[in-house]
Amino acid sequence: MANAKRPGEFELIRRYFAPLAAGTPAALGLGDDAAILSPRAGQDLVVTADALVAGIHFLPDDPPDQIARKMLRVNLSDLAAKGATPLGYLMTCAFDGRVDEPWLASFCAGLAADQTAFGIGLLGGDTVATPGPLTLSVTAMGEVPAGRALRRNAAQTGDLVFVSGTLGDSALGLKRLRGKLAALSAEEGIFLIDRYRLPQPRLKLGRALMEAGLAKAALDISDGLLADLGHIGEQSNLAAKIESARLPLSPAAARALQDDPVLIAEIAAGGDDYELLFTAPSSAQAPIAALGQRLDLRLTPIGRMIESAGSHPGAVRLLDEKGREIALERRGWQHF
Ligand SMILES: Nc1ncnc2c1ncn2[C@@H]1O[C@H](COP(=O)(O)OP(=O)(O)OP(=O)(O)O)[C@@H](O)[C@H]1O
Ligand SMILES: Cc1ncc(C[n+]2csc(CCOP(=O)(O)O)c2C)c(N)n1
Ligand SMILES: [Mg+2]
Ligand SMILES: [Mg+2]
Ligand SMILES: [Mg+2]
Repeated sequence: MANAKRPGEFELIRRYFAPLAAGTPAALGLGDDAAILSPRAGQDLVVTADALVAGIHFLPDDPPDQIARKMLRVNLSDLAAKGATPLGYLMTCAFDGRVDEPWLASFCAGLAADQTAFGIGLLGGDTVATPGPLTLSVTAMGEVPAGRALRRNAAQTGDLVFVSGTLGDSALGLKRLRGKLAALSAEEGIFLIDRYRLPQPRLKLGRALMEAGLAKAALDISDGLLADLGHIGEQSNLAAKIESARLPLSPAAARALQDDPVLIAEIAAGGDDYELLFTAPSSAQAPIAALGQRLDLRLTPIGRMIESAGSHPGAVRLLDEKGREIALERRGWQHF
């Protein structure tokens, strides 16, 4: 679809995307049919893809540079979950009619900033027009020493369940953007919205857990704590129990929850956290605490993996301070 507000397809690629591939020789200057990569000896290639759709994953009026960075970061979060080090990414853009030149300039500035921050380059992709909402997809690649990638399927009975950072900020940030949570201060609102728009992929943590062999199973929380812990349980043939009082909360989330206890649903099942969830034996508790100190990142034990007999693999029970189950309508995000 011709659009006077932006350059034509190939001009756009040459002017906006090719500079983002200048540091990655494998991209062949974005002038060929495919990128050509040579995996390093002794390393496994780790590959992951996630799409983002306006109105589903971000708001159409979110700042374009932050949309770009979120698109990269949700994919880097999956590499972090494997303990991998990012190498580069492919990007598919389906632009809607609202994408004009200032939007593109901001979008590419966001990409450039995070390419530098995470040491990655653009390898290629595809650019199309869509009559529907703006849709973006990234395929990210990383490497990990052969055979060492963290997996979802390695949890063991009795393992402690740890989570990085704080939970629920992002889901509460989206609520704030939608005009809810009006009782929070401006600063608290800004903090939560930033957590929604700009996830922090826990790459250093994933790598350290992989190198030290500290974690049994790991994944990144995207759908919601309960749903994603369920994925570890399903893959490991176990169930889990979580203590709600242990869930790590930012001051803003803690205040929101104090004002309105039903917000426990956003914290335990709202998703978009992009924190790492991992299991480890009790014996690893001290080294994990030391790692948290070294990385200056909260690493909180929130529950345990248990036998699934009596329930089913992937069952996750959220318990209140008296050990009673908190029943929630949803465990996490599902598109349909
Ligand atoms: N269209 C698809 N084709 C092939 N594999 C898919 C497709 N959709 C999902 N998968 C695979 O299903 C598994 C689970 O995908 P899922 O998207 O739930 O994981 P995730 O990316 O970690 O979570 P999230 O998308 O919430 O960030 C992954 O192995 C993923 O590669
Ligand atoms: C505008 C807006 N509405 C709702 C949400 C919540 N949300 C959408 S997809 C998803 C799971 C991860 O996505 P996927 O599984 O597709 O990778 C979550 C938690 C949002 N981020 N933005
Ligand atoms: Mg996915
Ligand atoms: Mg994931
Ligand atoms: Mg993902």
